[in-house]
Amino acid sequence: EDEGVITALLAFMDKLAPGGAQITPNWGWNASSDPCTSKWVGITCDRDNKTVKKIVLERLNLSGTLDVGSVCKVSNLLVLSLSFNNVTGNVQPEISNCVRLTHLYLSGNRFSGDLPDSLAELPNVKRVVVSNNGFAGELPDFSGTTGLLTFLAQNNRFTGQIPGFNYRQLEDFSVANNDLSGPIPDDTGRFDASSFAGNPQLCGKQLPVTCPLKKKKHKSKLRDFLIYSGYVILGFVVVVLIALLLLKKKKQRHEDVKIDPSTKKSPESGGSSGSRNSRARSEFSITSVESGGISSSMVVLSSPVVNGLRFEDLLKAPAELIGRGKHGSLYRVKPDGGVGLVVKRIKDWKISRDEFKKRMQKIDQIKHPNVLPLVAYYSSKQEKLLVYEFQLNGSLFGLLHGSQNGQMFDWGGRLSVASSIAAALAFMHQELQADLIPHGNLKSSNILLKNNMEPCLSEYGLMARDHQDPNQTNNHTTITTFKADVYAFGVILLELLTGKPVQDDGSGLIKWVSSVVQEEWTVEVFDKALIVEGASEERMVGLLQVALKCINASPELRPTMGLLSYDDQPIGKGDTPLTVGITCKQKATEKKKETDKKI
Ligand SMILES: Nc1ncnc2c1ncn2[C@@H]1O[C@H](COP(=O)(O)OP(=O)(O)OP(=O)(O)O)[C@@H](O)[C@H]1O
Repeated sequence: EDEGVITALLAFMDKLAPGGAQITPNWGWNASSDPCTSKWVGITCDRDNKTVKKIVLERLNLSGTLDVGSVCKVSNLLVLSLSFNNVTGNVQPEISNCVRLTHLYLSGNRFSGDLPDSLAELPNVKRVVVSNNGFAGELPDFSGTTGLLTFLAQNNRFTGQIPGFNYRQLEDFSVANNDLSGPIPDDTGRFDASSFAGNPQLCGKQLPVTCPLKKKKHKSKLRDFLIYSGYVILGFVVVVLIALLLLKKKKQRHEDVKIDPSTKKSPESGGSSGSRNSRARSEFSITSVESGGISSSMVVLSSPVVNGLRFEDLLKAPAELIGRGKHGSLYRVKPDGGVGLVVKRIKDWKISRDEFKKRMQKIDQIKHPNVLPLVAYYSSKQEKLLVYEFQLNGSLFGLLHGSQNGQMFDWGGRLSVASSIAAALAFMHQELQADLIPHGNLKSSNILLKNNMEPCLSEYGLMARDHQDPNQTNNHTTITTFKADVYAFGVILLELLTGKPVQDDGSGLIKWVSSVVQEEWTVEVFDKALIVEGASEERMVGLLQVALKCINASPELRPTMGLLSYDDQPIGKGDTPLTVGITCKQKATEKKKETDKKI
């Protein structure tokens, strides 16, 4: 550490333990040594042992004061904990100079005075614990602080009303046993009476004391009139807006999906499709494809699931629009008596018919148990149709973010999914390397769950354009083409580890993960369900490191999806192959070679 920081630390300790009363020589705190290399008691430094990151001096009977002016000169300080001592005095407003501070623990002391408003201005603050002290005055307003996870201020003498907090984000919150008054804010959500009890003048739905109804003030009638007419106008505008939106949606739907004439017929008109009419209301058919001579252009591949499928059957069958992604629409179709299918309809794919056919044939030749096979395809000038088998169990996205919120999806399951995806991707990359066909649109909604809940990649090779990778250049060399899939795989790993959904290209999630990792609070990125389950932190960090490598901004520095061949030599030449270091839960029925996937 530099000399300025050492001097500041010594000044801070001088105030905290006046006269060095509690300090013993083995504490190390002296001007002739370095806090990092000489390991001063309570000091934690960064990995390079250069800068002080944490000061944790708990239960040491320290009875002086907190010299904020000095301690905030430790410019990289993230954590300050003085819990369970006898520290007196107040917390000075200069605490805002500790700009990087994330954790402040002062509970169990004899602090007094108020908590400075500037505490709420700390840009990175995550956890503030000031409980069991003699703090008084009003609480700072934390409503503008976005990252706060903990605020514990119980057992003090705080007065005034409870200010705003971002309650939805807070994990722990208590202001119990103070002298707070007035109503508990409406948006406190899941925090119950225990967070507010012991404040005799506080009222709210959580407490036995409900708040009195606000007295109507006798202000001018004109004001009331203005307010009510404002509401009326606002209501009118909202209604008009909704109507416009609905109209627009209807129009779009008409453009994209023409209702099958057979489903449109009313029973009185004597339609021949009575049985179809009795199906769900929202069923449509994909009938915008030009009729006449189409069956010849439909290629049904050698899939056992659709023996004898004819294009006419597909067109006639009721279809339900189940997705409208940026690349096309997706319909669920169930031909009479046949197996459930989905049809992806891609418009304006700039690819010649021959090229498209060649591409589909190539993809069809490469089979992997974790890749959803194509059942049939059709190509016209304006659009391409791709047919797959419908998967009843939904997608990885649904499993992670659906109603169960990943609760039932344990660490072993997540590893196994990651490993299967990696193996499938590695295999496909290897087989389709010469043809330059990557997946192109890998994301958790394109990873479906088969009947046995094994994951499988769907829509392989459909999207040759518009990769997810924001760092992708126009230079579609072998490397960058396939490295976009590696990037997308990294994003999926982050989704599995954090349990957080990905929006657009995943850059939001990546930014958040990187900022937390940089602050060395890595554990906070992991899905709470995994922590509760007791998943190994070391292994989660290991997988996180793999994810971070995959999302490297430069495609060349990302690893390559790699398989281990039978003699354990990585297949594929060039840069470091990504071998899946995930030990899967071995299933007795699986062949050993298939489960020995390593990253
Ligand atoms: N074969 C299938 N069986 C069951 N559900 C599927 C199947 N294919 C896709 N889905 C699901 O249908 C929904 C819509 O899929 P769609 O491909 O239109 O959306 P998307 O993947 O978000 O968009 P895009 O692939 O165009 O970027 C997704 O939730 C997806 O998981």
